Amino acid sequence: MNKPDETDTKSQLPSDGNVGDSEDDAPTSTKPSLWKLLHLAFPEIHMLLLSFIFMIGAEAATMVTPLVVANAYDILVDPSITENSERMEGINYWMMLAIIITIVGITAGFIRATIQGVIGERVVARLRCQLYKRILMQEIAFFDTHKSGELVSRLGSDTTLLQSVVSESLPNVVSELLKTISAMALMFYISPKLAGLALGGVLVIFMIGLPMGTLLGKLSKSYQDVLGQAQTHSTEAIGSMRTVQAFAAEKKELARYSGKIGDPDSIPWWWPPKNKKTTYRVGFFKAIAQSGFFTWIFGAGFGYLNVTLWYGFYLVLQEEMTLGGLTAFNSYIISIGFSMGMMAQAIARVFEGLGASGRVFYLMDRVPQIPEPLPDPKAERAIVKPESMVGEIRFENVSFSYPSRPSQPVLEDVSLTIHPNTTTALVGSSGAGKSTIVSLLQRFYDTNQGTITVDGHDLKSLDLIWLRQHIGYVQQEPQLFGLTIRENMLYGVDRDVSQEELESASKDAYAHEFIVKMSEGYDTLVGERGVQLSGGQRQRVAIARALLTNCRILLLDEATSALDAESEHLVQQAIDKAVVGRTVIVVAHRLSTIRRADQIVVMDNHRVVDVGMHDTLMESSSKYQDLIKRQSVMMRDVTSSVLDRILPGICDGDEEEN
Ligand SMILES: Nc1ncnc2c1ncn2[C@@H]1O[C@H](COP(=O)(O)OP(=O)(O)OP(=O)(O)O)[C@@H](O)[C@H]1O
Repeated sequence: MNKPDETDTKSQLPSDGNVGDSEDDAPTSTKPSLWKLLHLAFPEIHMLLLSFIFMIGAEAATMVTPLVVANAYDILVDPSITENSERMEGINYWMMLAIIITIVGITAGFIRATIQGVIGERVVARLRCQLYKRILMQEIAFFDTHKSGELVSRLGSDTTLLQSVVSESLPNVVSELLKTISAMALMFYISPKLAGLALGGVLVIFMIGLPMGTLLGKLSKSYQDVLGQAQTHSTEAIGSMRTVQAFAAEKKELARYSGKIGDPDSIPWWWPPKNKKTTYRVGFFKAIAQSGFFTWIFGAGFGYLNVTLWYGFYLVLQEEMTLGGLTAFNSYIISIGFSMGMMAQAIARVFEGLGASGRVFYLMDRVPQIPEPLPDPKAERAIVKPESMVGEIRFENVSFSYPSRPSQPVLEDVSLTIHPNTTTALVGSSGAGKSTIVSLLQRFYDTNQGTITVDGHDLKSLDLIWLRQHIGYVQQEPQLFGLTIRENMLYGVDRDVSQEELESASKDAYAHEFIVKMSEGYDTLVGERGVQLSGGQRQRVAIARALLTNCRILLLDEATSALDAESEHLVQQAIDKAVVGRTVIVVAHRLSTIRRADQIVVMDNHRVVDVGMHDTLMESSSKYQDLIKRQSVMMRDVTSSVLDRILPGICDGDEEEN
């Protein structure tokens, strides 16, 4: 099956909204929403409230402590107390109280942090499962335009970011805000004059810092975006390592990856990287913005502290406040300074999380383009789930183009009837649309025009799971999973299967013999995507898998890749057994398969041009003759003597194959 190339897909227009992407640069993000972000924590509301109570306890302890210590200071300089022992007694009382309050506060803080950590883990685990479920629900066209690396990055780093926002940054903003407000109230309580001066300064510092914080947030989002692109490249290459190494393309892949990461060795560390969006370049400016932001908040904050302290000394001398009051005031200012720094950090993180939330919620909210029929029998798309499937297939005036290339027709006005328990071979030049017919029948895509019916039911009204469970599919390059042979064979089988049945299916698929020779038999792991099996073995396991599903319709995309003669013979025998008693559609590349078919569908230029059996078509269809002529060289089971027999005169001088 041909896959879209990047240039072509890029030439298409993007679609609106959240449904139906139609190009490589398909939308990947929706408008970030703080509300949706908060919504993630709703299932944990009870634990959140509990942590909030502990948060208030911890913050109250922190706030009260300076006031308690202020009493000790005042006793220290109280001229009305003459005896040092009396002075010490008072100090002991207040300092013991301060220590007890601190211990209570620390304990409450510990409990709060633990609860928040657990909330974070619960939120992220739920989010990841929901997100993965949504990804699995999307139609195949979605995966034509969204790369796996990009989706893996959504599930991994983006969800981690959201976790830290929900469980750390947002609660931190609330707690630091609470702390700041209560510290301000206490400062006004101690000295309204000094508090006015202090708050005026704090506000100015904050206002100047705000644009820097926003810039930091933007740079952080940008950093995540570029890192995501780099991950997309690396995931793709790591997943296709054989191809990369076979083409000696390691350098090329490294260049693609480092093109997004950036090369720090090409310029001095103090010089801004060149004008290309790499993680290094964005990170370079992010580091400057970050250190500038925190230097400003902390530097200006603590500098201004001395100004207020200065004025505080004056007020103490004027007896407008006590020395204890000034020390408590001082503590509150320091605490506000820290809180603002922490808040700024947490807000920057929230901005970063908002960017990630846009990407995650795009996937969460995306409506699959292939909708399930509705359970309501009166609904237009009422669900149909027959008791059993007979296996009669009809294509009626079907036209189709892939959503990623809407302007390029792939099938035009295709009509076709396939009777139950017959074998239909699809033949035609490369790109004629044979595999597309197979994909449409599995409802990987919906037709643009016309209908496809199975046993008289429109595919769009049939229960999707039911439909796919009745269809067996053996691809050109069967995809196995990194599981055991047994697990691979039972993949998609929704019932208990005895060892006897398993062995019987694999005997029918001519797989049993090689499986029992393996060290762990049916429990042998096959490696990622089945790499530890040969091509022929993979195909036979895939055929056994299709047999175990008891499918009524069997779709075969015949392998064009070379198998050795023995392996090919075994695969052919397995297929011969598998087709009996089933409706079979085979995208055929071997003459032997074509000749055995009950009907041959000749496709050309997106259309069905002829339908018939081999002998008839050889007489009546020039396209078929052409095809046999052109493709014969590629047909692995055709010898020139055979060709000479079926197409006299065209093979003169050819060497005998096999
Ligand atoms: N997922 C896809 N997205 C966009 N276009 C596609 C996609 N798959 C196939 N095409 C295009 O659709 C056309 C028909 O492809 P299809 O795979 O059905 O052809 P085929 O007859 O099976 O070819 P082959 O014998 O080479 O496998 C081709 O032009 C191909 O580029």
